Amino acid sequence: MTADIIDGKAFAANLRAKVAAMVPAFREKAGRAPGLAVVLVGEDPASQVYVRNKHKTTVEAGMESFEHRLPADTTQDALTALVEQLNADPAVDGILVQLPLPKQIDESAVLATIDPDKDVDGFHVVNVGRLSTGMHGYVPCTPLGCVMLLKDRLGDLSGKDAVVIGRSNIVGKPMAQLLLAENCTVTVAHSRTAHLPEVVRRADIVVAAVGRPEMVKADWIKPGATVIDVGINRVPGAEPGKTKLVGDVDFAEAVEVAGAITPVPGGVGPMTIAVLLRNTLVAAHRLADVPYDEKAI
Ligand SMILES: NC(=O)C1=CN([C@@H]2O[C@H](COP(=O)(O)OP(=O)(O)OC[C@H]3O[C@@H](n4cnc5c(N)ncnc54)[C@H](OP(=O)(O)O)[C@@H]3O)[C@@H](O)[C@H]2O)C=CC1
Ligand SMILES: Nc1nc(=O)c2c([nH]1)NC[C@@H]1CN(c3ccc(C(=O)N[C@@H](CCC(=O)O)C(=O)O)cc3)C=[N+]21
Ligand SMILES: [Mg+2]
Repeated sequence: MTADIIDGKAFAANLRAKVAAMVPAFREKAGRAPGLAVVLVGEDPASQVYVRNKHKTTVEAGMESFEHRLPADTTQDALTALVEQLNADPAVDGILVQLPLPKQIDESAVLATIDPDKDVDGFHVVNVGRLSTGMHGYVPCTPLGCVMLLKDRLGDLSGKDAVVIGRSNIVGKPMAQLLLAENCTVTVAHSRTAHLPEVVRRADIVVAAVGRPEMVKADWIKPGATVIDVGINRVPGAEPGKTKLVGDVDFAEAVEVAGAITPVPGGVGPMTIAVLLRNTLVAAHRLADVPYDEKAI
């Protein structure tokens, strides 16, 4: 049996088209476009690629994009001052501070400065608390994108056994909360988990968010399971000097066992950016007091 490939790229393109289709009505009612501010500190090449992609897709969706590039030696105070300026700017509905930040900066202090109502990444403790208590807030883009793909594939997730590998604040933990909210039975595995392959083999749904290239092997996967690979790892390619992207799952192996699987690239990555635009659209409606139908997207 060969798994179905879940086309995150196509799903994300559809999502972005839906967002774009809702922008003109918002503009009409609010008298302005939704606005997303992205802050990048330092010159990490991978981060620069993401930020460029975000800018391009934001503009394509008819939204305003504000890019702020700061040098790697930016101080905590300077970054905090910029975030406060964006909090106060009525043209800005969403604020994303690209992570990771340079060592001299306290990440959680910066995230705490972002107005929770503009926190389209869903990283502020207020939004983390809202997610874990079932209140309306902003949900981190990558896990929300994963749940959208899972529901599209499986329909109701109720009662499924889900194993999330990874417990970071930005992927693993919010992923577990979302699956719990969908009535899955959730196990969160991490670097201290004993007998990881056996734990993963129980799962109807496997979400790999580890940051270790091709770690999850075919014999860890229950035949027919749905596998969501969040990992983005750049590794040496076939030709010398070239690199390629691989996930946290050994795709070539796992595709022979899983029922469905996301590829890397073209799986979860494009969903993250599409959900970011969706969250920005929602934030714009809330901040401008324009009613938004939560079932729309
Ligand atoms: N597609 C997308 O849009 C995005 C992709 N990513 C990618 O997802 C991956 C994870 O990102 P992120 O959550 O930020 O990573 P982190 O490094 O913050 O977290 C990794 C998690 O994996 C766990 N882990 C590490 N090694 C092992 C192991 N050998 N066995 C089991 N668990 C292990 C760690 O455990 P412990 O807590 O014990 O240390 C930790 O909880 C990366 O490849 C990243 O590039 C991230 C964000 C968005
Ligand atoms: N505040 C913050 N929010 C984030 O959401 C955030 C962040 N910081 N820091 C970095 C991670 C990573 N991330 C990705 C987004 C898109 C792709 C993506 O589009 N990937 C393409 C490939 C892109 C390529 O070719 O490099 C794909 O998988 O098909 C990947 C990774 C968001 N992150
Ligand atoms: Mg990380």
